[in-house]
Amino acid sequence: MHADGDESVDALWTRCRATLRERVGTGSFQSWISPLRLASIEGGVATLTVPTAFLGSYVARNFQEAILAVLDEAGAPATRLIFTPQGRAIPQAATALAEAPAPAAHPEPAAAEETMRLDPRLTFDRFVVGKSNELAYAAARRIAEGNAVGFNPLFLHGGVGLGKTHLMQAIAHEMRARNPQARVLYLSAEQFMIRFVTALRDRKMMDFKQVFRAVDVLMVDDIQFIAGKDSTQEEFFHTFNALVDQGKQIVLTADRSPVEIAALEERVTSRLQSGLVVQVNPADYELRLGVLQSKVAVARAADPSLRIAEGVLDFLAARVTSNLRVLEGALTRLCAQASLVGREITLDLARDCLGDVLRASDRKVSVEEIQRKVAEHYHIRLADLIGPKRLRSFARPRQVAMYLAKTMTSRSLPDIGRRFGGRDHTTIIHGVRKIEELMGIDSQIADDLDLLRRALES
Ligand SMILES: Nc1ncnc2c1ncn2[C@@H]1O[C@H](COP(=O)(O)OP(=O)(O)OP(=O)(O)O)[C@@H](O)[C@H]1O
Repeated sequence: MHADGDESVDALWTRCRATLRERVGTGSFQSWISPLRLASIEGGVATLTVPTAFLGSYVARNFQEAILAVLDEAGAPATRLIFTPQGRAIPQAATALAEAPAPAAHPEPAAAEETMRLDPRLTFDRFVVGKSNELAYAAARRIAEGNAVGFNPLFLHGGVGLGKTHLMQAIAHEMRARNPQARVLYLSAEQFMIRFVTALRDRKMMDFKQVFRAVDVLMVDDIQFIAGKDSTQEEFFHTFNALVDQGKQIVLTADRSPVEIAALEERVTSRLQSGLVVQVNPADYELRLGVLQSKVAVARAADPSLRIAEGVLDFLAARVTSNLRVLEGALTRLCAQASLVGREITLDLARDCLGDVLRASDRKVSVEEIQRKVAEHYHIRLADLIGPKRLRSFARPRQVAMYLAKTMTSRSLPDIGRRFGGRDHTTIIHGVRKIEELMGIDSQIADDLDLLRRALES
């Protein structure tokens, strides 16, 4: 039974598809089964064409049994499925680009350059390694060295100002230095969306696909931005699959792990998780001090008259703990002030000049404090907020408290779960997502959150 010129295979597959849709559900069907086409069924082997090898391997892992059962019921039993990639969405264009010998002969490098705008300071040389970022650093280094790394994508996640962008840009610098011909495309998820929307508007989707599918390394910063943006997510998913199928490396960053990003389609989440997921943790004292020393060395190279009294860097490293961007900003401010007045940077000058930063850093919110404030705000007992009762009047405040704990502290999900009566981390994720969802549609919740946040920060 062959597809070419044989209507019966198509008819058979149409029947099977209808049953499969019922069995696997519409969402999974649309994502995974709908792109398949039955090419032939012979000698107990059913051959299905798939748009990408990834899709084939995912279907083989997750839906093989269901497909074999449905074929059997439809009167065409098979014992084995074979998936053959049908070719990519734009195989000709992508291949031509990838093989073009002279970069100037096609439009891709210019477009990539335009998006790159790398910060020359964000190199590996200037990245200080500590316990909290050593795994992320090692993975980034491996990719930058250009050897096969065995994980794709590299997904870096962590709070703000912890060095994720720095590492990504360092990969780009290093790869360009090692191989100026390498097509390394670095952009934020927002830029990805803007370029996608512009291409749609200007009917230049082929150009868009050519640019993105011809790169050697694609790096997208703050990928959580595409959550809830359906068409952008869809396009990103296809770009991702096409690149992985070609063996091209992808590096992504986000402010949280793939499973914690709400409003991402399940197939996208599973794709993001399929490589190496590394958390970049808040910097400890030693790393903070190391970063300060490295920044001072750079500042001294530019201004040899810079003088810093003993103890100032230790003081800053101990007191400014929120993130490395704030720490770096504090040092820059201090250096600017000292150079203006032509003075040495002393502890007194640091205290005077950085009063606001120091006060903000002193203010650390604990999960327990959040729970107390939330219970107070909703007039319920702390025991009910934390306890097992599922009444709406307890459950909603509990979710609000979970959300605040996740967004206002650096505690991990399992840790927060433990502090909420030993709940599992998935319950915390559910609570956080629920509040994120409600925030946009329920002004009362939005007001409550605003009020609580202010109270906790004051
Ligand atoms: N380990 C490090 N060594 C030296 N500088 C660092 C390190 N980590 C962060 N920095 C500096 O801190 C600043 C903030 O880092 P970066 O922008 O990479 O953070 P991020 O994790 O991408 O944050 P966001 O999610 O807000 O974009 C940068 O100036 C960066 O150079």
